[in-house]
Amino acid sequence: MPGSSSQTLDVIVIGSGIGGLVTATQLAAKGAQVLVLERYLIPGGSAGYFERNGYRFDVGASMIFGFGRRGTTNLLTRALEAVNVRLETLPDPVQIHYHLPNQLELKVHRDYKQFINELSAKFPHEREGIRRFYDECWKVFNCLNAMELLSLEEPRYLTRVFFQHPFACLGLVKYLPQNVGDIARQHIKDPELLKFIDIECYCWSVVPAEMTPMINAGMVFSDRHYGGINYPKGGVGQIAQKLVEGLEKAGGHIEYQARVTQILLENGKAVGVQLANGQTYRAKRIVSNATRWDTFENLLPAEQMPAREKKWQQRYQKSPSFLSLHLGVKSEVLSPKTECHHILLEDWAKMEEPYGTIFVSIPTLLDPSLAPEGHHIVHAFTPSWMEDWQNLSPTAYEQQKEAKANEIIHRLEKIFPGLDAGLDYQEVGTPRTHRRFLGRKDGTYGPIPQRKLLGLLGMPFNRTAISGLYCVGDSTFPGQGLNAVAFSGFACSHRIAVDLGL
Ligand SMILES: NC(=O)c1ccc[n+]([C@@H]2O[C@H](COP(=O)([O-])OP(=O)(O)OC[C@H]3O[C@@H](n4cnc5c(N)ncnc54)[C@H](O)[C@@H]3O)[C@@H](O)[C@H]2O)c1
Ligand SMILES: CC(C)=CCC/C(C)=C/C=C/C(C)=C/C=C/C(C)=C/C=C/C=C(C)/C=C/C=C(C)/C=C/C=C(\C)CCC=C(C)C
Repeated sequence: MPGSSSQTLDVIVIGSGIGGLVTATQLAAKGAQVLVLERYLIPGGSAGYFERNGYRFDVGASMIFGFGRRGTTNLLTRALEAVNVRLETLPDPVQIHYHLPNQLELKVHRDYKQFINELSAKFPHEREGIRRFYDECWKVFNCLNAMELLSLEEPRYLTRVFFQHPFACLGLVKYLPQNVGDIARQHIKDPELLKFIDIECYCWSVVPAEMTPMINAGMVFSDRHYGGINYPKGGVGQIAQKLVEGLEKAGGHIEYQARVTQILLENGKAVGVQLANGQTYRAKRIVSNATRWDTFENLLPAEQMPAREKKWQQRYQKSPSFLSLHLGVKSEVLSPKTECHHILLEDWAKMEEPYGTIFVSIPTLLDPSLAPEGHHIVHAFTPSWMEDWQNLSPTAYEQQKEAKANEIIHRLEKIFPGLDAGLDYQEVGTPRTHRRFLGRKDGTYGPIPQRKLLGLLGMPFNRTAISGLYCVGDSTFPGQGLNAVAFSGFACSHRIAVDLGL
């Protein structure tokens, strides 16, 4: 073994995704000795970036919730402030411009009334139902936004919030087992409008309304109008960079190119980790920001998987990964009035199919500094499964990338005429790319229910069946999304702080 540290730290965090970094910064701010181990060269995971030919591309996340200035649900703002760092953000006036079947064109304006009016104008016979459905989402959001958001595994906190906000707590208890589809159908009858609610859910949960937890929809469908969608100046990668700056200011440490290969157990308790280079570290608590599949199948012996994890795997499966086109294009291709985020779907029946729905993000409309002068970044991505990209020769893999990219560009020509002719740079990522650079099994975007479940009730919190081992990130409550994993970071650090008596 080339080296091993004899010192026992308070906490080791495996991975520097936003979930891991929020856990680490919160604990460092409370005085814990924290070490983050990141396998890649920079922090951020899915919220990372890369630079090519004068372009700074976001790896994944681009539509950012959690940067509001008021309430309690602005968890990214709060996470940065907790370690005395700040990030300038740029407000996005439209969350999504939808280009849907049957020429249904719709914009989700930051202004709630404007959005409701635009949607009601398309479905005038459902005006009342639209209002009632989205108002019900606000009820969930208002409950969450009234209280301090910490670990639901901490009984004293639960008692305290219950006495401080009894009605908000009871409201959340009511919605925790519910899914969006059931509630939408209580208010809305028009099948096409119900399809629209499906894609409203699908575009962040990767499942239709029927399987999307109502708590998460309450957050997404309301916060986009309350705190708004705000883009970090300098790119999404800045969030992780700033959190690392704050971590180090608070006395914590991060090591890059430090790939954990094993979580070390003694008498069934997690006591440390081993890196690919043989180095070992010990700590009182270990936190994994890797996905649950990576944690319990690769970092721990798969054959000894705790029964609770096996059960979880029967309820949740890996969502597909993405095929990502990172494009540099000449500015003339886009009119200055173009919105930053678009969704293109030509046939409702194909919404959930691989390559069916195309997501587009053009961050340079908000922050032109991310591309060379006179150019824009167009990040187009669409769900894709690992199976499509395995067992190919290097040539066949490249050819398939090229062919798929051409199909996507051809479809995008409908909303951005001249895109192909205006291309200046193109880089294509596949599920294999996501697996390799993010260390996520099959490049998955996160867990999705195998079948209709009871809302969020089946999502595990941060403690695991293994003593001393915690999980954080999108395979814990409440799931995918930067603001969601920031919540899981707050909750995880709170539970650990109580366990360590900090
Ligand atoms: N808002 C958007 O537009 C958007 C788009 C795509 C993804 N997302 C979401 O962003 C969220 C990111 O969350 P997250 O914190 O759960 O995870 P993450 O995958 O972003 O971060 C995990 C980190 O752990 C590192 N890691 C993994 N295994 C390791 C090992 N063995 N040793 C050391 N390091 C290791 C990875 O390199 C990565 O940096 C996800 O929920 C994702 O779904 C959002
Ligand atoms: C005491 C008693 C009795 C009781 C109690 C109860 C309670 C307190 C409860 C509580 C609960 C809680 C706290 C909860 C929480 C929750 C949360 C925080 C949630 C959150 C969520 C969020 C989310 C979901 C988000 C998401 C987002 C996303 C995912 C996004 C994505 C995006 C994308 C992908 C993009 C695309 C598009 C384009 C580009 C166009």
